[in-house]
Amino acid sequence: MSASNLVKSYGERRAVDGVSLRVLAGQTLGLLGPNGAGKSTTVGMLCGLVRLDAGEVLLAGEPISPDAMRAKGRIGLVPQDLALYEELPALENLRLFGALYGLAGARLTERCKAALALANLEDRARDKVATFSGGMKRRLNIACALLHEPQLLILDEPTVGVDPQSRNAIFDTLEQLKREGRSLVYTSHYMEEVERLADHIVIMDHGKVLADESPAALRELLPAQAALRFELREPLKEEHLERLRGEAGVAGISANGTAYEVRLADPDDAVSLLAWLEKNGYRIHHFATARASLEDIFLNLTGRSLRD
Ligand SMILES: Nc1ncnc2c1ncn2[C@@H]1O[C@H](COP(=O)(O)OP(=O)(O)OP(=O)(O)O)[C@@H](O)[C@H]1O
Repeated sequence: MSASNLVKSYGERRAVDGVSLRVLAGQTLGLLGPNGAGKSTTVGMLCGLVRLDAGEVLLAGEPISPDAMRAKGRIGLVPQDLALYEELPALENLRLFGALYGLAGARLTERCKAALALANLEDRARDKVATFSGGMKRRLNIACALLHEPQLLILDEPTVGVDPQSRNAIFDTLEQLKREGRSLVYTSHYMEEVERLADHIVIMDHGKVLADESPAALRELLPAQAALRFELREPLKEEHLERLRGEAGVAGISANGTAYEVRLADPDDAVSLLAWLEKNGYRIHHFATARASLEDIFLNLTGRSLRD
């Protein structure tokens, strides 16, 4: 799928302002941004629910628009707000959405069975959705979008309100879909979720694309790739602190009493740094290393924390 120069305004407010992106076959695009960045509006345009003011969306060369029924049939959408009938059992929800996607007869039955298995809800097929937990509803919401075996699945913040166990179950499902070769678009404001799934990441804010990179290339945007945190029995001598600050590959040091954080350009330098400390007679209480997260990258790009 390719989207070029998408624009959408609501009255005076420009929700999406010239967004371009591409989803390659079999790959997962992570679409990241804080609340109100324009992710849902972009997703609405990608799947032909929101009419464009300007720009173009093509899926395998075919334009997507609210009237392009055939092309839209190749997309599955998992909306941010649950789209389920609470008073119907899980299976009846699936049968209804399957029928809306044009499935009938034995094929509909077979697809509903597969979707229930994928959502791990086989034993709750005949229970009303109203009796389900938040995580079960989310899993069913995803299953409803997969009945027609779409090439492209678009998920708009699919883990909102989900406990960690269901979140893992959702990730297992999405990883299985990736292995089957499907393309995914995954919007979230959680960096760690996107890092786990995405082959490519687009970061948005105020309706515009701030970065469009592979996760590895995004990390390259940062001066420090990793941090080594350690606590010593006694503080670093001033001369050693100065020596460390001057080392090539050390992007910065912060200290809090005898606890230090050294930001490193290359994570591999952490080992030689620890050896150097020992050689100079320091006793290390404990230490930990951390890779720079995409959270740091967002802060670097926008000057704002992701969960503002
Ligand atoms: N139907 C609408 N009518 C008026 N304004 C809208 C509409 N839909 C979105 N907006 C506005 O467009 C901007 C972008 O909203 P959008 O929902 O696309 O952002 P988002 O990144 O998905 O945020 P969130 O993570 O909170 O869902 C916001 O300022 C929002 O208030």
